[in-house]
Formats: sequence, structure tokens, C-alpha cells
Amino acid sequence: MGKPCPSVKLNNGQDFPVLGLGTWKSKPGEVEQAVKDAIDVGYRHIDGAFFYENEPEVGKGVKAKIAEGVIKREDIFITSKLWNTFHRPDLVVDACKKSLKNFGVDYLDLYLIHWPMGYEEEGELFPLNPDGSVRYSEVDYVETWKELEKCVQLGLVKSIGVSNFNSEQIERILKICKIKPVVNQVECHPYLNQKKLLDFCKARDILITAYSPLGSPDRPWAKPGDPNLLEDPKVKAIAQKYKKSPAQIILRYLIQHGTVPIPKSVNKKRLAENIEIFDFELSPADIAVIDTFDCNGRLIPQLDGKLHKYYPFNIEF
Ligand SMILES: NC(=O)C1=CN([C@@H]2O[C@H](COP(=O)(O)OP(=O)(O)OC[C@H]3O[C@@H](n4cnc5c(N)ncnc54)[C@H](OP(=O)(O)O)[C@@H]3O)[C@@H](O)[C@H]2O)C=CC1
Ligand SMILES: O=C1CO[C@H](CO)[C@@H](O)[C@@H]1O
Repeated sequence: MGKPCPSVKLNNGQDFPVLGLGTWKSKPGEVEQAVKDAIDVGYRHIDGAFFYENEPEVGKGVKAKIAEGVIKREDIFITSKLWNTFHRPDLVVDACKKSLKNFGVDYLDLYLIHWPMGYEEEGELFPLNPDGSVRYSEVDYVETWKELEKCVQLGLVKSIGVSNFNSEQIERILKICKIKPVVNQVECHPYLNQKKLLDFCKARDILITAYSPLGSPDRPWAKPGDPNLLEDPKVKAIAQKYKKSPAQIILRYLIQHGTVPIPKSVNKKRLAENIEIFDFELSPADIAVIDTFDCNGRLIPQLDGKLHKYYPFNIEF
């Protein structure tokens, strides 16, 4: 049984474990066991989403560990995300309730707007035009945000936040919100270290959750020959120096930068490896070396949303 992972405070005082378990691409048949293994080795934070189509199996893993007496519900932090086809205000509360039902819990710790762009409501996850392009919805995410606040008021979720929002989009939310976003979950790893967005969010007491922290080598569109962070000789050299694995070096780097990485694994050995990062520290000099690997290397560009007026990646940060 591993030691439970340490936490940081969100801007509303809630504890947020500094490492989470990613669940995108974790197959329904394997994720329940992965969640159980993760809890056994000390994970106390699960990153889920309606879009991942595995919330029921993730929930089963959590509930099995509660039933075994390993954890109580309040010991584990569960995040879910509102998918793009549910941005219309009248759909938000029900979408949140659907995720609660999927997980089999009576509250979520955190609910995020998954992307600022809305897609045509209520149909497929990716509603398509005959030419294969995605059908957009014009709903303003500011109107969606007001409904997320309602989810808090109804006791469905403890905290709310955003994902894949740029600085201007966060600023718009901050102007109108009654409840502040606690996090912005964005792609973040040594090839895209998000220094400017991180500084912007820090100044507003918003935490960055680092998604695809290991460079998402299993992303469906990865091609042979694409740069692979975990195989990068420069990362490997630092790993050798600390007698740690490349994944451990990257996760440690992200945590020392004040972000909360959420690596995905369904492998018991790698789940354990990814949390064995609290027994060493990278020196400021090595952090500075890893800082130089930044190359605007975005791996999750969500190109189907590129023509949407709220596509977040058309400005610098
Ligand atoms: N908000 C958003 O829009 C997004 C959110 N996310 C979230 O972030 C999570 C993590 O990002 P994700 O894109 O999945 O990619 P990650 O960067 O976490 O990489 C996951 C891949 O790395 C492998 N892996 C895990 N640990 C190790 C290790 N120690 N050594 C070698 N390989 C390893 C996994 O294989 P294996 O499972 O076999 O161990 C898997 O192939 C997602 O699962 C999701 O929860 C991700 C993308 C977008
Ligand atoms: O979380 C996610 C995983 O990847 C998907 C495919 O690009 C994204 O849409 C989504 O943000």
C-alpha cells in the first residue's frame, strides 16, 4: 500500500492531490483495475470526462476501494468534464448529473468545461457535416459557465474550472463569474511548458493541471518518427543522473513548476513508477535545462475545432 499523494490548496481551500490518474484512452475493460491499482499505490485524484466513455468503469474501481475500506469517498478527488455538445445552458446541469450517475457518486470534486468551443448539441460527440467537418454551436462559454456555477449551488460539484482556455478566455470568465475557476487544465510537458499561461494563471490564483504530461505517446494520431518525449536522449541523460526514469523526471519537473500532472497508465508497474516521485528533487540548474526543451510542441491541437470562433490556440497563450 503506497503513501497517499500530497496535495495543494485550490483557490477555494479545497485540497487537490498534486498528481492525478489520466483516463483518456483507458479501455472500459482495463480502467477499473487500473483505478484500483492506482489507489493501492497512493493515487487520490482521478481525471475523467464524459468524452472518454469510461466513467462507469472508473467509478466501479473507486467504489470497490471504498467498499474494501481502503479509502472513503472524501479521500479521493474526482474530476469530470462537460463535453462540447452540452454547452447550451439548458443542457449543463443534466450533463453534470449524467456524469455523476456514470461514476455512481453523489458529487464530483471538480467539473470543467472541456473546451471553449461548443459543438452542435445533443447528437454525436462529434456531429459531422457531410464533408466530414464538425458542426459547431455558437453558444458562448460565458453562458455555459453560469450553469457550472449552478452545479456548485445545487451541491453536484465542489469546484469548477476550465480546460483548454487561453488567457483572454479566462479573463472573460473572471469578469462575470460569481465563483472563480480553480484550475485551467491544459496540455503541458517539456516540449510545451506553458510558461506564459502558467504565469498568467498563477497571478490569478488559478492552478494549471498538466494534461498529456508524458507527451501522450498513445494519442491516436501519433505517427512513427514523431518526437517522443520519453525517448528524448536529453531527458534520458537527466534520468540517468538521478537514477530515475524519464517519466519520473518529467512529472517531477511539472510538479516543481507548480502544475498538477495527470499521467495516464493502465499498467501496474508504470502506475507505481509515476507516483514514486516524492523522494527526490530536481536541481534549479536541471530545471533550467529542461526549460530549454520547450518548442511549442503541441500534440493535442483539436483541429476539428480550428475554425470555431472560440478555438483557443490562435493567440500566443
Ligand atoms: N482536457 C483535455 O482536453 C485533455 C485531457 N487529457 C487528460 O490527461 C491525461 C493524460 O494525458 P494522455 O494524453 O493520456 O497522455 P500521457 O502523457 O499521460 O501518456 C500516456 C501514455 O504514456 C504511457 N505511459 C504512462 N506511464 C509511463 C511510463 N512511466 N513509462 C513509459 N510510458 C508510460 C501510457 O501507456 P500505459 O497506459 O500502457 O502505461 C500511455 O501510452 C488523459 O488520460 C486525460 O485524463 C488528455 C488530453 C486532453
Ligand atoms: O480530453 C481529450 C482527449 O483527446 C481528445 C481528442 O483530441 C480531446 O478532444 C479531448 O480534449
